[in-house]
Amino acid sequence: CYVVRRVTLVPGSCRYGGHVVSFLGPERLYALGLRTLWRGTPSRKSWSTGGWDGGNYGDSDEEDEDLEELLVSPTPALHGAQKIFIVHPNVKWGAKKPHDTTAELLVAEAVTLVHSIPNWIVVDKLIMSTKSPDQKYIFGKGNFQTLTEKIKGLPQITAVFVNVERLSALSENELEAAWGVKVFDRYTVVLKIFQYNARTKEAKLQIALAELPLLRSRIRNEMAHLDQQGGGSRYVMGSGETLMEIQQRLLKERELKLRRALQILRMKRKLFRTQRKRREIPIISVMGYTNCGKTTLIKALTGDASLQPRNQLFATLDVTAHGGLLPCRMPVIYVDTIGFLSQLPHNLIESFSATLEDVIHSDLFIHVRDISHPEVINQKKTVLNVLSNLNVPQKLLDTMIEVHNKIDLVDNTHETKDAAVSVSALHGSGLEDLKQCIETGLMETTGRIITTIRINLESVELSWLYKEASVQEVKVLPEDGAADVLVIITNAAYGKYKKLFCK
Ligand SMILES: Nc1nc2c(ncn2[C@@H]2O[C@H](COP(=O)(O)OP(=O)(O)OP(=O)(O)O)[C@@H](O)[C@H]2O)c(=O)[nH]1
Ligand SMILES: [Mg+2]
Repeated sequence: CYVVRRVTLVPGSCRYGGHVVSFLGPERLYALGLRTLWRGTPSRKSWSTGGWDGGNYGDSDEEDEDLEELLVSPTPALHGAQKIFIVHPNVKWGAKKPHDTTAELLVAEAVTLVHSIPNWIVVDKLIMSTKSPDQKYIFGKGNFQTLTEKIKGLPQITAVFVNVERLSALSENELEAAWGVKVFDRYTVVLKIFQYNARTKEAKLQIALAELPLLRSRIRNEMAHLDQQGGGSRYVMGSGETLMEIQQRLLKERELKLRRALQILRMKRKLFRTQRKRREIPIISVMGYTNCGKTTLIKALTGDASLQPRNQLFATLDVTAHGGLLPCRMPVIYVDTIGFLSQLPHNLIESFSATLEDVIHSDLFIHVRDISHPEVINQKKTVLNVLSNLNVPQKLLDTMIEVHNKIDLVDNTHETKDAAVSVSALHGSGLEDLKQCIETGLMETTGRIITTIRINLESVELSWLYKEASVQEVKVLPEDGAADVLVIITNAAYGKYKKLFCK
């Protein structure tokens, strides 16, 4: 319980207005910014830096401490092993019926999501029909009863994962009360995966931001519960605020701090972007559904051993940059990005859109598809949908290169109407074709050409070309006092060259 003015805070449940109130624990209060009220110091964590921005938010110790404080999660930890029962509410008719997929495939994805968290296992799964998944108990009376009996008959389970995008706080509460175990929705599970996999400060801050809606609904729920007992709307010891108002204010303050911290990182990224642009190294963003092989492909294209592909959803959360060379020896930067997921809760996408902002400034997109996946068509739709919501320039979409990955897992007769390059990133096949395709695409999107220019060695042409273009090769022709120079040059610079030297 927390007494809120010049007070000592005692964690756990407390008596408030004559009622026992369970409330945010000390570390949660601390994370909400009540440092002055809670006099404990949380242990220092070390951050992993690096990544796309490579920069530090906290240049001063004070900023670093603020950041640490912000990143302590106020939600109760879901650490440790979980034995999960998955129930998939299957809508068979009406507007809520999902198209182009099946309940079985959606359950398979839910299983993969659970297995992406260490020590979480699926004990059993069930597809259960419902007409309106928005109702409090998700299912009609009869089905709900059958489901409850099934869950109660599995005493080993520690949680139920209801495979819907988001459960209302009320539903979550009622279901937990009925089943006597924790209840998760897709949002909670995906957030948990994100929390496990985030490495950089930015990703951690974004996850903290994505966690706020969960906290808000939980607090609303706790207060509604308290109100029923006549306590939630009382003023807290002369503070002029009710408990609900205090918690909402703290959450608002937390949100502002998180947004500010992210804004600072964003500004740093902008600076890096400008520097990169000045150096004119083309940027290629590699996008695609989660687990399609983006990281594996970049590793194969660049030989960057630091990249660690994993058979897991959302293994990559941080936008990272990796240098590579094209066949014409032009250096390029490949950007590895967070994967997409169907029905990825909107808030989660929103909080990651800042990272994806960089992607919009790329010179070329590669869309990687796992061609062996049963949901390959829907996955493409999801990716294109998310990209269109990100306001990606049409030019990038029009010039996007589609890569069919994991061809080693499909039979040789694999045929497609899509204009695509087929590769196996894991086994290294098709990579040369892909590099060639990237090179052609980049020349087009960046307005460059590769050409051989015959120059007079006595003039300043060669030094001019070294300054204004990327010289790849110089073949001297001694008898003519000339040389053939292979260059990659922008159309604008080539025009200038002709004006200066080809009279
Ligand atoms: N058989 C086969 N497996 C592949 C291929 N490419 C990637 N994989 C495997 O697919 C899994 C996912 O690969 P990642 O490169 O981590 O996929 P990702 O798209 O970066 O995944 P997220 O970052 O989680 O979105 C790993 O187990 C890879 O070994 C391929 O061409 N063939
Ligand atoms: Mg990855």
